[in-house]
Amino acid sequence: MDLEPCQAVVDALADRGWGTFPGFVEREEVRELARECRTQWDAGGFRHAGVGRGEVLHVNADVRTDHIMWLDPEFATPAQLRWHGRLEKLRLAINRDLYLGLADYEGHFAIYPPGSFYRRHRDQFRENELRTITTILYLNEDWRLDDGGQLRLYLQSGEESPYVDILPEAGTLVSFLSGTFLHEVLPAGRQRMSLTGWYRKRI
Ligand SMILES: O=C(O)CCC(=O)C(=O)O
Ligand SMILES: [Fe+2]
Repeated sequence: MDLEPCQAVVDALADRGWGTFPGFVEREEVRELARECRTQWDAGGFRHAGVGRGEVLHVNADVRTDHIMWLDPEFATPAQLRWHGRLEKLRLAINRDLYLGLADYEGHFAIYPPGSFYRRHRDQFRENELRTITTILYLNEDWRLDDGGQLRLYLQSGEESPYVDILPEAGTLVSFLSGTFLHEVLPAGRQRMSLTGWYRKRI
């Protein structure tokens, strides 16, 4: 059955709380976002990611060593506007079927230089408890298994939990319930780019 892409994400979230969708965004569109990501990187637009945001930002290199640049809707490029259009469609579809009351979205480009990682964590924490659904779009063409850099998503909460490893291949979307799933980014052998974000509930 050829499900409409947004509906496939909604169904996966409803059935098991997570899903991975290769080819969610077509090649040319992903290429444009990847170009913008690299341009911003070259222009010095990124900074070390912290754990938390704003005043409670702590750069903690034991936990994560990626670099990020927050998207500002006011200065969105045409490619970013298209991406936000898709996210808005998905937000409405999730709200319609799952009654989550998602109110808005915050997102950033992320770059993991070779060797970078993000240790096991959940996306919902003290100052981020409104984060409800995580979405990640990967921007890396021809990612190979031996490049590393997989997103390891733990399916249960215990130490011995089974997990799935997801390759950060261009066009693949991953989505999961932010408060439920522990996950980590394994060190990559090459630069790893993504567009990561969260739908948030109303305060
Ligand atoms: O890039 C990924 O695969 C996951 C990133 C992540 O876990 C985060 O930014 O919270
Ligand atoms: Fe995360």
